[in-house]
Amino acid sequence: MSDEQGLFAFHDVVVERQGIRALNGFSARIEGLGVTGLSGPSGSGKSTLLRLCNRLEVPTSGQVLFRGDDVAGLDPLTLRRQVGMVFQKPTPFPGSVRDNLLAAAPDAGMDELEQALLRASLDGSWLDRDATTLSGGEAQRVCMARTLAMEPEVLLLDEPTSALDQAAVEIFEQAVSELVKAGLAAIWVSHDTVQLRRVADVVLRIDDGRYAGTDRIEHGSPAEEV
Ligand SMILES: Nc1ncnc2c1ncn2[C@@H]1O[C@H](COP(=O)(O)OP(=O)(O)OP(=O)(O)O)[C@@H](O)[C@H]1O
Repeated sequence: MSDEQGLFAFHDVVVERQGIRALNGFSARIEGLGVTGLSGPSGSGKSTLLRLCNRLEVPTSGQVLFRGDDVAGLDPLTLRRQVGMVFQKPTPFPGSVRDNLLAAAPDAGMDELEQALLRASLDGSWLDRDATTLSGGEAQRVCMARTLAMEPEVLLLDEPTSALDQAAVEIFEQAVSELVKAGLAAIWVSHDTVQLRRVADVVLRIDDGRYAGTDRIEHGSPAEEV
């Protein structure tokens, strides 16, 4: 990746639906190392921005670049394998955990399925579990494993822990931290600024559909620990 291009670049992006602008001339760059948080008030355009990154959404005008290439010119299915997404509400498909992982990676062997589970803080013993009878936290980790089975380079996280209890939140945050240490880039949307200070290296702020600044987070400094 060229440092000049960054991971994602947004040039004057407008997303307008039924006359309402979800993004209103958003311009910024996401460098792509570690976790980039996206924060802003409810309705400010965070989810819309995230969904532009894997073409679940297309701009009304402006450009979204992934490693310097306009996503409008990229094959959406290829892009979605490179840029995987975990949603707020875990949505396992009916069937076993194995069925769920194979839906994402039909050619994956046992080793690859187990690796995907391990990277989501699960293990091979989960493969035969019914994916529809899992707790919220377990289902979210299965959904993350399903995304990881595609071996993405970037993980998009849209409020992934907002429906989880505290213990499940900690496990999920820890799993993402391990993935990022292993080289994955993550973009994490959260309305919870305390969580973003915990998990993110840099936080982009959005307000009313526009870029509103960047905060670099110092981890482990004395000021952070008071
Ligand atoms: N499918 C849709 N059709 C029409 N308008 C939409 C749609 N999805 C979102 N919007 C509107 O676009 C704007 C931005 O929404 P978006 O979900 O991106 O914001 P957000 O910052 O993620 O909000 P929240 O924190 O509440 O999830 C809001 O005004 C919202 O009502």
